[in-house]
Amino acid sequence: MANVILITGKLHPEAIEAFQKDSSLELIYKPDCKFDQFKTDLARAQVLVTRSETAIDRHLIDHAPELKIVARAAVGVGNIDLDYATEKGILVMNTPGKNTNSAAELTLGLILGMLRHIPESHNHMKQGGWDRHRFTGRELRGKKVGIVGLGNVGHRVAKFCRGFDAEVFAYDPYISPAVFQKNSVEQVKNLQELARRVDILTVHVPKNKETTGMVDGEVLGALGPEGYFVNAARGGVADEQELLKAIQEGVIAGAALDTFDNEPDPLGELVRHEKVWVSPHIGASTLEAQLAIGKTVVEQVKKALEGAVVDYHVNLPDIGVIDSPVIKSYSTLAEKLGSMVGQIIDFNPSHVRFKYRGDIAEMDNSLIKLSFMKGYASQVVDGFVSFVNASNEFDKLGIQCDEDADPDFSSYRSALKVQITGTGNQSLTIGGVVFENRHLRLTLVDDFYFEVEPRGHMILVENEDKPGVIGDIGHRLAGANINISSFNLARNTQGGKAMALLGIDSSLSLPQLKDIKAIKYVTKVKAIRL
Ligand SMILES: NC(=O)C1=CN([C@@H]2O[C@H](COP(=O)(O)OP(=O)(O)OC[C@H]3O[C@@H](n4cnc5c(N)ncnc54)[C@H](O)[C@@H]3O)[C@@H](O)[C@H]2O)C=CC1
Ligand SMILES: O=C(O)CCC(=O)C(=O)O
Repeated sequence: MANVILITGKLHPEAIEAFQKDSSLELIYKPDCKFDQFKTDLARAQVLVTRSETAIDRHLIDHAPELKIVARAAVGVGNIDLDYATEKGILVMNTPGKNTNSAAELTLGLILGMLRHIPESHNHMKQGGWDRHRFTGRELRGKKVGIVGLGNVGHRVAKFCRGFDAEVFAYDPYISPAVFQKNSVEQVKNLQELARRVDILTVHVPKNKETTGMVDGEVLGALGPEGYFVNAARGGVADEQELLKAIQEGVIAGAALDTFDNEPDPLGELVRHEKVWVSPHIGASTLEAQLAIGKTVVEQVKKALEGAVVDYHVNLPDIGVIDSPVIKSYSTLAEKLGSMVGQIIDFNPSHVRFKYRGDIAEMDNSLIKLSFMKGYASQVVDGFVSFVNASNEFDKLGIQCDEDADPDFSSYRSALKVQITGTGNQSLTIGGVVFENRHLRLTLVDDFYFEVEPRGHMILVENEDKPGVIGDIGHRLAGANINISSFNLARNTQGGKAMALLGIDSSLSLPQLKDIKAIKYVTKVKAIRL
């Protein structure tokens, strides 16, 4: 069945076309609609693509029972309830860097427009005027510009300002002094001090608990009556009431704003003030940025739907190497092993030990571990489990994990072994290897050795090692019209215990499973679907 993709923000036509062409998707395109206008579609959607118009809050998520992926066709994720999305296993991703230049150019546009009164002179002339003295402005050359947040956009604004021969200062407590040096920017240790030293203060930080209202009356006071404030990052980084007051009282000279606290219905008095220059959140609205964003969204959504780890995830746990084919193939194996454990285990695990051997022992194994957790939790937890919430679900099950690495292992280039233990002396060990990064093999269940491809419908049978058991299994499956595709047998000691792993072409019903369990000497039967 096709996945439903609901798009509630305006996307570049190439992206829409790419989604339309994909027969595995049912596209619903409702740009700039209000919640009630897409609520019914949302109930069916597996994927939601948004821009700034849609707040992904608890209310929206509760109306989206099928939702697996949220793609934010932008950078800022402040309007997404990330904790709740994570709890629900919904993958959130964004498109960092794709609109950086556009946002930085708009910032310069706002600064120049404000310093040279370009919007007013434009309007004046459109109304038939020709007053060449009314619009005398200020140069950017020689001014001191203070950047708050020297990230993607901040960097670029710094570069452009230097191109105008302005002096550039920045405050960003999260980056190293080397970054300031590399960008020829003087580092200032706090915001108040930055505001005091510069003529133009421009913010380029995300909106979060720490940055909300960080530009307050005191900071604006430090900027002073000749100073200008610019915000093309997020409304609310500056306290808008205090900003309005500072402008009305001449505490600062003016402000240029692309982003507002209450979009699309910003504070009217602020917008209308003659010392405030505004644009309706158009920092990313260029053909170039939207094309780059559109392409990224299409690639990332497809990757996510294939179950791969996307490049710009926002709420996945820390995952190291994801481009290594070895790690990817062992992660696929680990997910299958986890799923198998979830289907065959007879006790509640309290502890899982991951043993990485050979080459993978020296690599970042975080994705392998997470994949096992996802495979296991998907079998035992009610509700959707993804890479996003697998680790949380494992925690909720009260399972402790540890890892050990044996790089000197030499039987295979790499191998994965997972030991699961319960509170008593119950335990289950499972292991596998991958050949040529493609061929997955299950090699170990407890002390039984195999070389089995873990896929499709399988049956695990454990029995006493006595003659006739295999024949009986084959006979009963034939009676149920179930075709056997592979049969792998292992035993620990002669006359001891034996285990068979059968590949079958269709699923086994409960009565058919019971029928095999009833075979003499059979001690355990499990149906597995991988
Ligand atoms: N107007 C528009 O249409 C657009 C707005 N944006 C917004 O611009 C802002 C910056 O975007 P990017 O540069 O891409 O993000 P980024 O993540 O690359 O950079 C943000 C920087 O802010 C710094 N930072 C975080 N907290 C800070 C604090 N308390 N004090 C000082 N610095 C702090 C970080 O260390 C980082 O260097 C975001 O809010 C983004 O949503 C981005 C693109 C378009
Ligand atoms: O254009 C948009 O939808 C929002 C752009 C933006 O503010 C961002 O990328 O953070």
